Amino acid sequence: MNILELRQVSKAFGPKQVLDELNLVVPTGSIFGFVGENGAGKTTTMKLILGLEQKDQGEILIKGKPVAFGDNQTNQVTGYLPDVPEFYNYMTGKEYLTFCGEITGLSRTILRQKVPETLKLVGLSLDKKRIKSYSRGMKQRLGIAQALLNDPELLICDEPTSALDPSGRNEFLEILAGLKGRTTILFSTHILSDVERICDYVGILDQGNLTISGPLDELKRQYAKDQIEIQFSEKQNLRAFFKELDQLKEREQLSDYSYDPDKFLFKVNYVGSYEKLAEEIFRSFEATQLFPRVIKKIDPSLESIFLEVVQS
Ligand SMILES: Nc1ncnc2c1ncn2[C@@H]1O[C@H](COP(=O)(O)OP(=O)(O)OP(=O)(O)O)[C@@H](O)[C@H]1O
Repeated sequence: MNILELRQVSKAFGPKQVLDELNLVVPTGSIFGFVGENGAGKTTTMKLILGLEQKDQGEILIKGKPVAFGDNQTNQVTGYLPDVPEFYNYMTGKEYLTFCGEITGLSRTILRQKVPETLKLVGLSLDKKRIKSYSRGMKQRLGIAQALLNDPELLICDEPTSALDPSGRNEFLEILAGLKGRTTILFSTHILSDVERICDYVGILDQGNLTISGPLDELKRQYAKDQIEIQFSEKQNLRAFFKELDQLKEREQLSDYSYDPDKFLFKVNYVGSYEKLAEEIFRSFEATQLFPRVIKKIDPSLESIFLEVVQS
């Protein structure tokens, strides 16, 4: 079952085609990492899903119901955390959430229970601290509390971690991960390590369309290459080592390799057993008397998929 589907959605701003027949499917219950470089069209997609922007073409369905521009019908099941949430800084967190709840029609009785519960869920206290004295991380947590107030079935977060420092990011990611089972999360970002930490599904937006999309584990198996990095410490005559690698390539133990002359760094892609190839490589160090500063096994990562798919 999919909570959200975009079918052939296109959107241009003047001559700029931002989305070009975009298809996107978000399974119910997933934490979906919506990845793209700056300007790829992530915010535009989210605004279209929320009916805040008008599409040129295509269909957007939330729980099977079409999203219409300017109509908030489907927004009853969504919560939204914009990239830069705005607050009334003179209020306390409790006052702000109560205010948001009231304008969305929640009763005072419900809010008396709901506000402290939601603040607790995101790790904020009920103290008298005004929002103006909140850190960025606290503001982001208040933003997510506001988005969670009406128990959304789909939570949409636009680059929620990009302005946070490492500890703020950690805390925030933990909150998002803790929401699994409570709501589906569509989470846009260009920070791939954040996606690897908490997402089970991922879609990569490039040139107006999803280049790849699916369960993160499956994509890693399908796209990412097994790799060994070998770095020498200084410029030396590596001709003999190149020759060794070419021989290994002929024997099909490695599929290809690249060399970065500025870093004296070889990236060797292979299929099959790491141990077997590593043994051969160690043998070639011995044979050439060229010994590296670093040799390490690189596990398949979202970054390697991203680099392969987007930047190739
Ligand atoms: N209202 C608008 N009018 C004109 N161009 C726009 C408008 N909104 C977005 N764009 C353009 O559309 C493109 C995609 O923008 P969008 O904000 O959706 O990308 P993004 O992936 O969210 O980027 P970022 O990570 O930088 O936020 C950009 O080139 C942007 O300049």
